[in-house]
Amino acid sequence: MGFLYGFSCCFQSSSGDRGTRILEEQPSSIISQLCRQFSLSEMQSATNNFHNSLKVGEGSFGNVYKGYLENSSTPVAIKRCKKDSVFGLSSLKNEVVLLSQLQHPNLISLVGFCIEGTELVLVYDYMSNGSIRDHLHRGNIDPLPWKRRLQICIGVARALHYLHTGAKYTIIHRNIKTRLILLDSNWEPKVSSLLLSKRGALSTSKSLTRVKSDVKGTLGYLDPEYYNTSMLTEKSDVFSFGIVLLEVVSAKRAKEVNGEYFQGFNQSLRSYANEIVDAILKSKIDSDCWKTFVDITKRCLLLEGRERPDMGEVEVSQIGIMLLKCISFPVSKKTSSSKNHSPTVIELLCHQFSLEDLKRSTNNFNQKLIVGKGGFSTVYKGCLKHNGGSDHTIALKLKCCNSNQHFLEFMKEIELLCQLIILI
Ligand SMILES: Nc1ncnc2c1ncn2[C@@H]1O[C@H](COP(=O)(O)OP(=O)(O)OP(=O)(O)O)[C@@H](O)[C@H]1O
Repeated sequence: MGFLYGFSCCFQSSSGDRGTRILEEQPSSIISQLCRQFSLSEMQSATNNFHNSLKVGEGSFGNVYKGYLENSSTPVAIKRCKKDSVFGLSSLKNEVVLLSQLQHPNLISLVGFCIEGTELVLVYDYMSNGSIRDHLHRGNIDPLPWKRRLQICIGVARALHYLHTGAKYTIIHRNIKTRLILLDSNWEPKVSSLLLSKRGALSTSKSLTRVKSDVKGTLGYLDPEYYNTSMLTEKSDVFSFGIVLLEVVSAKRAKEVNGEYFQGFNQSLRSYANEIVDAILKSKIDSDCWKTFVDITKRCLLLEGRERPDMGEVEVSQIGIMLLKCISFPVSKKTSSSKNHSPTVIELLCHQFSLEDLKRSTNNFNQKLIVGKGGFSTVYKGCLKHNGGSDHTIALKLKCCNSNQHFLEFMKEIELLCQLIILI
Protein backbone atom coordinates (compact mmCIF):
# COMPACT_ATOMS: atom_id res chain seq x y z
CA MET A 1 0.00 0.00 0.00
CA GLY A 2 3.08 2.24 -0.08
CA PHE A 3 1.92 3.79 -3.33
CA LEU A 4 -0.89 5.49 -1.54
CA TYR A 5 1.40 7.89 0.27
CA GLY A 6 3.03 11.11 -0.69
CA PHE A 7 1.05 12.21 -3.75
CA SER A 8 -2.29 13.72 -4.33
CA CYS A 9 -1.82 14.86 -7.91
CA CYS A 10 -3.69 13.53 -10.87
CA PHE A 11 -1.42 11.55 -13.13
CA GLN A 12 -1.38 9.91 -16.51
CA SER A 13 1.34 7.66 -17.85
CA SER A 14 3.15 9.08 -20.85
CA SER A 15 2.22 6.23 -23.19
CA GLY A 16 -1.47 6.98 -22.62
CA ASP A 17 -4.24 4.79 -23.95
CA ARG A 18 -5.13 6.81 -26.97
CA GLY A 19 -6.88 4.01 -28.78
CA THR A 20 -9.58 3.57 -26.18
CA ARG A 21 -10.27 7.01 -24.70
CA ILE A 22 -13.98 7.57 -25.21
CA LEU A 23 -14.83 8.90 -28.66
CA GLU A 24 -11.53 10.68 -29.00
CA GLU A 25 -11.62 10.22 -32.75
CA GLN A 26 -14.62 12.55 -33.07
CA PRO A 27 -13.84 15.42 -35.44
CA SER A 28 -14.21 18.96 -34.03
CA SER A 29 -17.24 19.60 -36.25
CA ILE A 30 -19.20 17.01 -34.31
CA ILE A 31 -18.43 18.54 -30.94
CA SER A 32 -19.39 21.97 -32.22
CA GLN A 33 -22.79 20.53 -33.12
CA LEU A 34 -23.16 19.13 -29.62
CA CYS A 35 -22.38 22.23 -27.66
CA ARG A 36 -21.67 25.95 -28.00
CA GLN A 37 -18.26 26.85 -29.42
CA PHE A 38 -16.80 30.13 -28.17
CA SER A 39 -14.10 32.23 -29.79
CA LEU A 40 -10.91 32.96 -27.90
CA SER A 41 -11.79 36.65 -27.79
CA GLU A 42 -15.10 35.76 -26.06
CA MET A 43 -13.13 33.79 -23.46
CA GLN A 44 -10.67 36.65 -23.00
CA SER A 45 -13.36 39.23 -22.50
CA ALA A 46 -15.23 36.90 -20.07
CA THR A 47 -12.15 36.63 -17.86
CA ASN A 48 -10.51 40.01 -18.34
CA ASN A 49 -7.85 38.26 -20.41
CA PHE A 50 -7.52 35.37 -17.93
CA HIS A 51 -6.75 37.79 -15.12
CA ASN A 52 -5.20 36.28 -12.02
CA SER A 53 -7.71 38.01 -9.74
CA LEU A 54 -10.47 35.88 -11.31
CA LYS A 55 -8.64 32.59 -10.80
CA VAL A 56 -10.66 30.26 -8.53
CA GLY A 57 -8.71 27.04 -8.84
CA GLU A 58 -6.00 25.11 -10.58
CA GLY A 59 -5.78 21.49 -11.69
CA SER A 60 -3.90 19.21 -14.05
CA PHE A 61 -5.83 20.58 -17.03
CA GLY A 62 -5.07 24.19 -16.16
CA ASN A 63 -6.32 27.26 -14.31
CA VAL A 64 -10.01 27.76 -13.57
CA TYR A 65 -11.44 31.31 -13.74
CA LYS A 66 -14.74 32.84 -12.73
CA GLY A 67 -16.06 34.72 -15.73
CA TYR A 68 -19.13 36.34 -17.27
CA LEU A 69 -20.22 35.73 -20.85
CA GLU A 70 -21.41 38.71 -22.85
CA ASN A 71 -24.90 39.93 -21.89
CA SER A 72 -25.13 37.55 -18.96
CA SER A 73 -25.04 38.22 -15.25
CA THR A 74 -24.72 34.51 -14.42
CA PRO A 75 -21.12 33.54 -13.73
CA VAL A 76 -19.44 30.62 -15.50
CA ALA A 77 -16.30 28.64 -14.69
CA ILE A 78 -13.70 28.84 -17.46
CA LYS A 79 -10.99 26.17 -17.49
CA ARG A 80 -8.01 27.04 -19.68
CA CYS A 81 -5.64 24.22 -20.66
CA LYS A 82 -2.08 25.00 -19.62
CA LYS A 83 0.75 24.49 -22.09
CA ASP A 84 2.39 21.62 -20.18
CA SER A 85 -0.86 19.85 -19.28
CA VAL A 86 -1.04 16.07 -19.54
CA PHE A 87 -4.46 16.66 -21.08
CA GLY A 88 -4.97 17.82 -24.64
CA LEU A 89 -7.42 18.03 -27.50
CA SER A 90 -8.59 14.42 -27.17
CA SER A 91 -9.41 14.89 -23.47
CA LEU A 92 -11.34 18.07 -24.27
CA LYS A 93 -13.33 16.24 -26.94
CA ASN A 94 -14.01 13.44 -24.51
CA GLU A 95 -15.36 15.93 -21.99
CA VAL A 96 -17.51 17.75 -24.55
CA VAL A 97 -18.95 14.62 -26.18
CA LEU A 98 -19.89 13.13 -22.81
CA LEU A 99 -21.00 16.13 -20.78
CA SER A 100 -23.09 17.60 -23.59
CA GLN A 101 -25.07 14.39 -23.90
CA LEU A 102 -25.33 13.32 -20.27
CA GLN A 103 -27.70 15.14 -17.96
CA HIS A 104 -28.11 14.55 -14.27
CA PRO A 105 -28.80 16.97 -11.42
CA ASN A 106 -25.59 15.83 -9.72
CA LEU A 107 -23.35 16.05 -12.76
CA ILE A 108 -21.71 19.35 -13.74
CA SER A 109 -23.24 21.08 -16.79
CA LEU A 110 -21.00 22.08 -19.65
CA VAL A 111 -21.81 25.46 -21.20
CA GLY A 112 -19.37 25.26 -24.13
CA PHE A 113 -15.77 25.09 -25.27
CA CYS A 114 -13.17 26.96 -27.29
CA ILE A 115 -10.48 25.53 -29.58
CA GLU A 116 -8.42 28.23 -31.24
CA GLY A 117 -4.73 28.18 -32.15
CA THR A 118 -3.04 26.42 -29.28
CA GLU A 119 -5.78 27.37 -26.80
CA LEU A 120 -8.16 24.77 -25.38
CA VAL A 121 -10.84 26.08 -23.02
CA LEU A 122 -13.86 24.50 -21.33
CA VAL A 123 -16.80 26.48 -19.92
CA TYR A 124 -19.03 25.12 -17.13
CA ASP A 125 -21.80 26.29 -14.83
CA TYR A 126 -20.16 28.15 -11.97
CA MET A 127 -20.36 26.44 -8.57
CA SER A 128 -20.35 29.20 -6.01
CA ASN A 129 -19.61 26.99 -2.99
CA GLY A 130 -16.41 25.56 -4.49
CA SER A 131 -15.43 21.95 -3.88
CA ILE A 132 -16.37 19.89 -0.82
CA ARG A 133 -12.64 19.56 -0.21
CA ASP A 134 -12.40 23.32 0.37
CA HIS A 135 -14.94 22.95 3.18
CA LEU A 136 -13.49 19.83 4.80
CA HIS A 137 -9.94 21.01 5.25
CA ARG A 138 -10.13 24.45 6.73
CA GLY A 139 -10.18 23.70 10.44
CA ASN A 140 -13.28 24.72 12.31
CA ILE A 141 -14.27 27.60 10.09
CA ASP A 142 -17.92 27.02 9.17
CA PRO A 143 -17.66 23.22 9.26
CA LEU A 144 -20.23 21.36 7.21
CA PRO A 145 -22.95 19.77 9.38
CA TRP A 146 -23.36 16.01 9.25
CA LYS A 147 -26.66 16.06 7.37
CA ARG A 148 -25.23 18.27 4.67
CA ARG A 149 -22.24 15.96 4.34
CA LEU A 150 -24.60 13.00 3.97
CA GLN A 151 -26.73 14.75 1.39
CA ILE A 152 -23.61 15.56 -0.60
CA CYS A 153 -22.49 11.90 -0.49
CA ILE A 154 -25.93 10.78 -1.63
CA GLY A 155 -25.81 13.19 -4.57
CA VAL A 156 -22.40 11.86 -5.58
CA ALA A 157 -23.66 8.26 -5.31
CA ARG A 158 -26.58 9.17 -7.55
CA ALA A 159 -24.30 10.75 -10.15
CA LEU A 160 -22.03 7.71 -10.16
CA HIS A 161 -24.97 5.33 -10.42
CA TYR A 162 -26.14 7.35 -13.42
CA LEU A 163 -22.70 7.24 -15.06
CA HIS A 164 -22.47 3.49 -14.51
CA THR A 165 -25.95 2.60 -15.71
CA GLY A 166 -27.75 5.59 -17.21
CA ALA A 167 -26.24 5.66 -20.70
CA LYS A 168 -25.91 2.98 -23.35
CA TYR A 169 -22.38 2.18 -22.19
CA THR A 170 -21.03 2.16 -18.64
CA ILE A 171 -18.95 5.25 -18.02
CA ILE A 172 -16.19 4.85 -15.46
CA HIS A 173 -15.25 8.25 -14.02
CA ARG A 174 -11.76 7.15 -12.90
CA ASN A 175 -11.01 10.27 -10.88
CA ILE A 176 -13.59 10.50 -8.08
CA LYS A 177 -12.19 12.74 -5.33
CA THR A 178 -13.37 15.56 -3.09
CA ARG A 179 -11.73 18.24 -5.29
CA LEU A 180 -14.02 17.21 -8.14
CA ILE A 181 -17.20 17.28 -6.05
CA LEU A 182 -18.39 20.84 -6.56
CA LEU A 183 -21.20 22.55 -4.65
CA ASP A 184 -23.71 24.97 -6.13
CA SER A 185 -25.37 27.83 -4.30
CA ASN A 186 -27.87 25.37 -2.73
CA TRP A 187 -25.10 22.98 -1.65
CA GLU A 188 -26.25 20.48 -4.26
CA PRO A 189 -23.19 18.41 -5.26
CA LYS A 190 -22.08 18.21 -8.88
CA VAL A 191 -19.54 15.61 -9.95
CA SER A 192 -17.16 17.36 -12.27
CA SER A 193 -14.58 16.50 -14.95
CA LEU A 194 -14.94 13.42 -17.13
CA LEU A 195 -11.50 14.12 -18.57
CA LEU A 196 -10.17 10.73 -17.48
CA SER A 197 -13.35 8.74 -17.90
CA LYS A 198 -13.45 5.48 -19.84
CA ARG A 199 -16.21 3.69 -21.63
CA GLY A 200 -16.97 0.19 -20.45
CA ALA A 201 -19.34 -2.48 -21.75
CA LEU A 202 -23.01 -2.03 -22.59
CA SER A 203 -24.61 -0.87 -19.37
CA THR A 204 -27.26 -3.59 -19.70
CA SER A 205 -24.51 -6.21 -19.47
CA LYS A 206 -24.86 -8.31 -16.33
CA SER A 207 -21.15 -8.97 -15.89
CA LEU A 208 -18.63 -6.50 -14.53
CA THR A 209 -16.94 -4.34 -17.17
CA ARG A 210 -13.20 -5.00 -17.24
CA VAL A 211 -11.16 -2.60 -19.34
CA LYS A 212 -7.42 -2.99 -19.81
CA SER A 213 -6.02 0.46 -19.26
CA ASP A 214 -2.93 2.36 -18.21
CA VAL A 215 -3.32 3.36 -14.58
CA LYS A 216 -4.65 6.90 -14.25
CA GLY A 217 -6.39 8.76 -11.47
CA THR A 218 -5.39 10.44 -8.24
CA LEU A 219 -3.20 8.75 -5.68
CA GLY A 220 -4.97 8.42 -2.36
CA TYR A 221 -8.21 7.52 -4.15
CA LEU A 222 -6.90 4.88 -6.55
CA ASP A 223 -8.37 1.42 -6.42
CA PRO A 224 -5.46 -0.88 -5.40
CA GLU A 225 -6.81 -3.70 -7.60
CA TYR A 226 -6.76 -1.44 -10.67
CA TYR A 227 -3.33 -0.14 -9.68
CA ASN A 228 -1.93 -3.68 -9.44
CA THR A 229 -3.60 -5.24 -12.49
CA SER A 230 -4.29 -2.30 -14.86
CA MET A 231 -7.78 -3.77 -15.21
CA LEU A 232 -10.35 -1.05 -14.71
CA THR A 233 -13.95 -1.70 -13.66
CA GLU A 234 -16.75 0.54 -12.44
CA LYS A 235 -15.91 -0.84 -8.96
CA SER A 236 -12.79 1.36 -9.07
CA ASP A 237 -15.12 4.35 -8.76
CA VAL A 238 -16.81 2.56 -5.84
CA PHE A 239 -13.43 2.28 -4.06
CA SER A 240 -12.69 5.99 -4.64
CA PHE A 241 -16.17 6.80 -3.34
CA GLY A 242 -15.35 4.81 -0.16
CA ILE A 243 -12.26 7.01 0.36
CA VAL A 244 -14.45 10.09 -0.19
CA LEU A 245 -16.79 8.78 2.58
CA LEU A 246 -13.84 8.42 4.97
CA GLU A 247 -12.56 11.87 4.07
CA VAL A 248 -16.01 13.38 4.56
CA VAL A 249 -16.51 11.86 8.01
CA SER A 250 -12.99 12.59 9.26
CA ALA A 251 -12.09 15.85 7.50
CA LYS A 252 -8.66 14.25 7.05
CA ARG A 253 -6.96 14.10 3.66
CA ALA A 254 -7.50 11.10 1.40
CA LYS A 255 -3.90 9.91 1.40
CA GLU A 256 -3.91 10.03 5.22
CA VAL A 257 -7.14 8.05 5.76
CA ASN A 258 -6.32 5.62 2.99
CA GLY A 259 -2.80 5.00 4.25
CA GLU A 260 -3.75 4.74 7.92
CA TYR A 261 -6.73 2.50 7.33
CA PHE A 262 -4.95 -0.02 5.16
CA GLN A 263 -1.78 0.10 7.24
CA GLY A 264 -3.65 -0.76 10.42
CA PHE A 265 -4.98 -3.80 8.61
CA ASN A 266 -6.02 -5.64 11.76
CA GLN A 267 -8.08 -2.74 12.90
CA SER A 268 -11.77 -2.85 12.10
CA LEU A 269 -13.15 0.07 10.15
CA ARG A 270 -15.56 0.68 13.00
CA SER A 271 -12.81 1.40 15.54
CA TYR A 272 -10.75 3.27 12.94
CA ALA A 273 -13.74 5.44 12.00
CA ASN A 274 -14.48 6.10 15.68
CA GLU A 275 -10.90 7.24 16.11
CA ILE A 276 -10.81 9.61 13.17
CA VAL A 277 -14.34 11.04 13.14
CA ASP A 278 -14.28 14.82 12.79
CA ALA A 279 -14.41 16.33 16.32
CA ILE A 280 -17.32 18.59 15.40
CA LEU A 281 -19.42 15.57 14.40
CA LYS A 282 -18.91 13.64 17.62
CA SER A 283 -22.22 12.99 19.41
CA LYS A 284 -24.14 14.42 16.43
CA ILE A 285 -24.45 11.12 14.57
CA ASP A 286 -27.29 8.78 15.36
CA SER A 287 -25.95 5.28 16.22
CA ASP A 288 -27.99 3.39 13.58
CA CYS A 289 -26.96 5.89 10.99
CA TRP A 290 -23.30 5.51 12.02
CA LYS A 291 -23.51 1.72 11.79
CA THR A 292 -24.92 1.92 8.28
CA PHE A 293 -22.37 4.52 7.22
CA VAL A 294 -19.43 2.45 8.47
CA ASP A 295 -20.85 -0.71 6.88
CA ILE A 296 -21.23 0.84 3.43
CA THR A 297 -17.80 2.50 3.62
CA LYS A 298 -16.20 -0.79 4.58
CA ARG A 299 -17.84 -2.59 1.65
CA CYS A 300 -16.81 0.11 -0.81
CA LEU A 301 -13.20 -0.31 0.36
CA LEU A 302 -13.01 -4.10 -0.02
CA LEU A 303 -9.83 -5.07 -1.82
CA GLU A 304 -11.58 -7.22 -4.42
CA GLY A 305 -13.65 -5.12 -6.77
CA ARG A 306 -16.33 -7.72 -7.38
CA GLU A 307 -17.02 -7.90 -3.62
CA ARG A 308 -17.79 -4.17 -3.49
CA PRO A 309 -21.42 -3.08 -3.88
CA ASP A 310 -22.46 -1.41 -7.11
CA MET A 311 -23.41 2.25 -6.93
CA GLY A 312 -27.09 1.40 -7.26
CA GLU A 313 -26.87 -0.64 -4.09
CA VAL A 314 -24.91 2.06 -2.32
CA GLU A 315 -27.47 4.65 -3.31
CA VAL A 316 -30.63 2.66 -2.80
CA SER A 317 -30.34 0.21 0.03
CA GLN A 318 -27.75 1.89 2.17
CA ILE A 319 -27.56 5.62 1.73
CA GLY A 320 -31.29 5.94 1.05
CA ILE A 321 -32.16 4.14 4.26
CA MET A 322 -29.53 6.07 6.14
CA LEU A 323 -30.91 9.35 4.90
CA LEU A 324 -34.41 8.48 5.94
CA LYS A 325 -33.17 7.40 9.36
CA CYS A 326 -31.09 10.50 9.83
CA ILE A 327 -33.40 13.08 8.33
CA SER A 328 -36.81 12.17 9.58
CA PHE A 329 -38.51 15.51 9.96
CA PRO A 330 -42.26 15.80 9.76
CA VAL A 331 -43.79 17.95 7.05
CA SER A 332 -43.75 21.43 8.57
CA LYS A 333 -46.46 24.03 8.06
CA LYS A 334 -43.86 26.79 7.99
CA THR A 335 -42.67 28.17 4.68
CA SER A 336 -39.06 27.82 3.59
CA SER A 337 -38.56 31.52 4.07
CA SER A 338 -39.18 31.39 7.81
CA LYS A 339 -35.95 31.46 9.74
CA ASN A 340 -34.64 29.10 12.43
CA HIS A 341 -36.81 26.08 11.74
CA SER A 342 -35.70 22.54 11.04
CA PRO A 343 -35.98 21.86 7.32
CA THR A 344 -38.77 19.53 6.27
CA VAL A 345 -38.18 16.38 4.21
CA ILE A 346 -39.48 18.30 1.21
CA GLU A 347 -37.11 21.20 1.75
CA LEU A 348 -34.14 18.91 2.22
CA LEU A 349 -34.69 16.65 -0.74
CA CYS A 350 -36.39 18.80 -3.28
CA HIS A 351 -35.90 22.32 -4.60
CA GLN A 352 -38.63 24.87 -3.80
CA PHE A 353 -39.16 27.44 -6.58
CA SER A 354 -40.77 30.82 -6.11
CA LEU A 355 -44.06 31.51 -7.90
CA GLU A 356 -42.26 34.33 -9.73
CA ASP A 357 -39.71 31.85 -11.18
CA LEU A 358 -42.50 29.55 -12.34
CA LYS A 359 -44.47 32.40 -13.90
CA ARG A 360 -41.36 33.53 -15.76
CA SER A 361 -40.68 30.00 -16.98
CA THR A 362 -44.18 29.65 -18.51
CA ASN A 363 -44.63 33.22 -19.69
CA ASN A 364 -47.17 33.76 -16.91
CA PHE A 365 -48.88 30.39 -17.47
CA ASN A 366 -49.46 31.20 -21.12
CA GLN A 367 -52.28 29.12 -22.72
CA LYS A 368 -50.07 28.44 -25.72
CA LEU A 369 -47.69 26.49 -23.51
CA ILE A 370 -50.34 24.05 -22.22
CA VAL A 371 -49.41 20.48 -23.15
CA GLY A 372 -52.09 18.60 -21.23
CA LYS A 373 -55.04 18.88 -18.87
CA GLY A 374 -56.39 16.62 -16.13
CA GLY A 375 -59.30 16.82 -13.70
CA PHE A 376 -57.52 19.02 -11.19
CA SER A 377 -54.38 20.09 -13.00
CA THR A 378 -52.99 21.71 -16.13
CA VAL A 379 -49.53 20.85 -17.50
CA TYR A 380 -47.37 23.54 -19.15
CA LYS A 381 -44.10 23.28 -21.03
CA GLY A 382 -41.62 25.73 -19.53
CA CYS A 383 -37.98 26.68 -19.45
CA LEU A 384 -36.24 27.11 -16.12
CA LYS A 385 -32.78 27.82 -14.77
CA HIS A 386 -32.27 25.36 -11.92
CA ASN A 387 -29.79 26.28 -9.16
CA GLY A 388 -28.52 29.21 -11.19
CA GLY A 389 -27.40 26.74 -13.86
CA SER A 390 -28.25 26.40 -17.53
CA ASP A 391 -31.77 26.32 -18.98
CA HIS A 392 -33.83 23.14 -18.57
CA THR A 393 -37.04 22.34 -20.40
CA ILE A 394 -39.60 21.36 -17.77
CA ALA A 395 -43.15 20.10 -17.51
CA LEU A 396 -44.94 22.16 -14.90
CA LYS A 397 -48.13 20.83 -13.35
CA LEU A 398 -50.41 23.57 -12.00
CA LYS A 399 -52.77 21.99 -9.51
CA CYS A 400 -55.99 23.53 -8.26
CA CYS A 401 -55.65 23.29 -4.47
CA ASN A 402 -58.99 24.85 -3.71
CA SER A 403 -59.65 22.77 -0.60
CA ASN A 404 -57.63 21.71 2.39
CA GLN A 405 -57.98 18.14 1.18
CA HIS A 406 -56.40 19.03 -2.21
CA PHE A 407 -53.58 20.87 -0.48
CA LEU A 408 -52.78 17.90 1.78
CA GLU A 409 -52.78 15.54 -1.21
CA PHE A 410 -50.45 17.91 -3.04
CA MET A 411 -48.00 17.99 -0.09
CA LYS A 412 -48.19 14.20 0.28
CA GLU A 413 -47.37 13.71 -3.41
CA ILE A 414 -44.25 15.88 -3.16
CA GLU A 415 -43.14 14.25 0.05
CA LEU A 416 -43.52 10.77 -1.43
CA LEU A 417 -41.98 11.56 -4.79
CA CYS A 418 -38.89 13.25 -3.43
CA GLN A 419 -38.22 10.25 -1.20
CA LEU A 420 -38.94 7.72 -3.94
CA ILE A 421 -36.23 9.32 -6.09
CA ILE A 422 -33.80 8.23 -3.44
CA LEU A 423 -35.31 4.81 -2.91
CA ILE A 424 -35.94 3.65 -6.45
N1 LIG B 1 -17.42 24.75 -12.31
C1 LIG B 1 -16.67 25.26 -11.34
N2 LIG B 1 -17.15 26.21 -10.53
C2 LIG B 1 -16.42 26.74 -9.51
N3 LIG B 1 -15.17 26.35 -9.22
C3 LIG B 1 -14.61 25.39 -9.99
C4 LIG B 1 -15.32 24.81 -11.10
N4 LIG B 1 -14.51 23.87 -11.67
C5 LIG B 1 -13.37 23.88 -10.96
N5 LIG B 1 -13.41 24.78 -9.95
C6 LIG B 1 -12.36 25.06 -8.94
O1 LIG B 1 -11.10 24.77 -9.50
C7 LIG B 1 -10.46 23.68 -8.80
C8 LIG B 1 -9.68 22.82 -9.78
O2 LIG B 1 -10.59 22.23 -10.68
P1 LIG B 1 -10.18 21.05 -11.63
O3 LIG B 1 -11.40 20.60 -12.34
O4 LIG B 1 -9.03 21.45 -12.45
O5 LIG B 1 -9.86 19.94 -10.55
P2 LIG B 1 -8.56 19.11 -10.22
O6 LIG B 1 -8.73 18.48 -8.91
O7 LIG B 1 -7.39 19.92 -10.35
O8 LIG B 1 -8.68 18.01 -11.28
P3 LIG B 1 -7.55 17.15 -11.96
O9 LIG B 1 -7.67 15.81 -11.32
O10 LIG B 1 -7.98 17.19 -13.36
O11 LIG B 1 -6.24 17.79 -11.67
C9 LIG B 1 -11.61 22.95 -8.10
O12 LIG B 1 -11.18 22.23 -6.97
C10 LIG B 1 -12.54 24.11 -7.75
O13 LIG B 1 -12.08 24.75 -6.58
